[in-house]
Amino acid sequence: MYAVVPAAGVGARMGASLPKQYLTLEGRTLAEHTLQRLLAFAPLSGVVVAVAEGDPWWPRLSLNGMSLHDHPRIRTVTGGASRAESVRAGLQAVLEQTPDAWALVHDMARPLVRLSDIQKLLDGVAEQGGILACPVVDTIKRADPGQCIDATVDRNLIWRALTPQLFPAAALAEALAVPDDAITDEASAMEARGWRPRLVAGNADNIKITVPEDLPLARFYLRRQGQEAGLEESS
Ligand SMILES: Nc1ccn([C@@H]2O[C@H](COP(=O)(O)OP(=O)(O)OP(=O)(O)O)[C@@H](O)[C@H]2O)c(=O)n1
Ligand SMILES: C[C@](O)(CO)[C@H](O)COP(=O)(O)O
Repeated sequence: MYAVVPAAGVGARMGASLPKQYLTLEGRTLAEHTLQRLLAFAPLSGVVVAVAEGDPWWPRLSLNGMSLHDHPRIRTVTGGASRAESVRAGLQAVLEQTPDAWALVHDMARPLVRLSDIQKLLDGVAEQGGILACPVVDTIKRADPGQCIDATVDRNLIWRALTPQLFPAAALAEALAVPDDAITDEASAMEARGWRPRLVAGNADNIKITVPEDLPLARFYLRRQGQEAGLEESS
């Protein structure tokens, strides 16, 4: 199994002077946080990162003094104009090495993913693949075109998709080959081909850093995870 990490976005909604994956959180870029966690997940054979053409920040990143760009377990590919194209570029690199591999696709913009949640995903999926997700806790409304309430949706059947999302790399590459703006994650591409991926409950602190107010929230969650780890070690 290989991790495929889309990291070729520009972070427009963040409105920063550089792509959000290169913003720092507690002294380390989001990308370094994300990759430190993935590299620590033992079941992975390797990590493929899709970065933007000519990305000047990626070559500067390092973990424990080792360049990520030259890391022995990381392969870099050039991403595309959409997340799906970036993921597909990563999948092609995986398939060149291992045609029957499974791909664990994880957003570089989700630096707080817990290894225990990734293990839960592996333990929870079957042949149809699956995703980490969070059940929603608010009442869910569907809007009409005039932004009035059209219906209240049964929230017991509604989940927020997170990443990682885990699928056979070959089937996923084929599913992503058809450009479709409605495809915003890997599961939706597989669903469009009749797959019924499993939903595996993940921790709500696995947030996608998207808008400016996500950064202080991420800082809070990162510190809380550190406190939890400290408690586990001392117990
Ligand atoms: N062409 C793209 C677009 C997005 N991504 C990656 O997909 C992940 C999730 O996408 P998103 O949060 O939308 O990131 P951006 O596209 O950078 O954000 P925005 O939509 O605000 O520009 C991010 O790690 C991003 O780098 C990618 O690899 N290639
Ligand atoms: C894949 C994802 O993170 C699941 O919630 C989400 O669909 C990515 O959306 P984005 O617009 O590319 O951030």
